[in-house]
Amino acid sequence: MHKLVLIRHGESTWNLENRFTGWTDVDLTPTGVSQAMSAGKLLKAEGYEFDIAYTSVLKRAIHTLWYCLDEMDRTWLPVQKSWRLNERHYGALQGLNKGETAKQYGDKQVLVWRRSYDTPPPALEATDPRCERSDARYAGMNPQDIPLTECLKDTVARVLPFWNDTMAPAIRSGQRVVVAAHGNSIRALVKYLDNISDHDIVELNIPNGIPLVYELDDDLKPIRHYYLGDAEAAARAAAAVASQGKA
Ligand SMILES: O=C(O)[C@@H](CO)OP(=O)(O)O
Repeated sequence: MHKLVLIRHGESTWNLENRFTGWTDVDLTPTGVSQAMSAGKLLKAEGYEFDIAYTSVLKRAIHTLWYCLDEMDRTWLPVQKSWRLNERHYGALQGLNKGETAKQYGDKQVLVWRRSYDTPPPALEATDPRCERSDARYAGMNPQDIPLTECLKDTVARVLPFWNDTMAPAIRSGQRVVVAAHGNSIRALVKYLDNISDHDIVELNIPNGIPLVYELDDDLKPIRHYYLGDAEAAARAAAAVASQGKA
């Protein structure tokens, strides 16, 4: 049996301001830092050990991993960063307030933009100053592959090669893996692992900074999954994420 630990980053400044974030590189708030430290304390108390860590190229996830590993005295662990673990690109919504957007377009439309499987938010123009195509961290990529918006289906399509080529082989070889990523890149992975339908994935929300443990069999099929710590607190935190897009 293998154990895979997934952690959504701690609260970010734009989570606090309730803004659509996507690929915008905002940092953790003091609450986010303490959530990341609590995740590390919990993992340490429960005896978790890791051989490798994966994260995105966005600082809210990178810093979550740092604080978490620091609590475990494991900052020396190898860390691999990939844009494929980035948050789902939020297109032209990046920077807008979620509640105000719901007031303008309605809760139903915002739910479609936030949680539907195959309807992307309106795209950014490539000339928009918010567009990431000239960002140095993506210099190695074909600019056309840098999204201008993404639905969850698009996110699944770019997360899966990282799972298949990097994470799954590491887990199969016996490495103990921790991932610090984002609400929707984790939803993409969970959709694939648990084979959740396009319809049911709408209901899935991932809380900040709480380790989500997947127990996997030898074929990497999930046996069960659970949040570490207080399950009811995790459920309440997930419900709070769901309501962020309401007017
Ligand atoms: O804004 C975002 O990028 C994500 C995660 O914070 O938000 P949502 O939960 O609305 O998909």
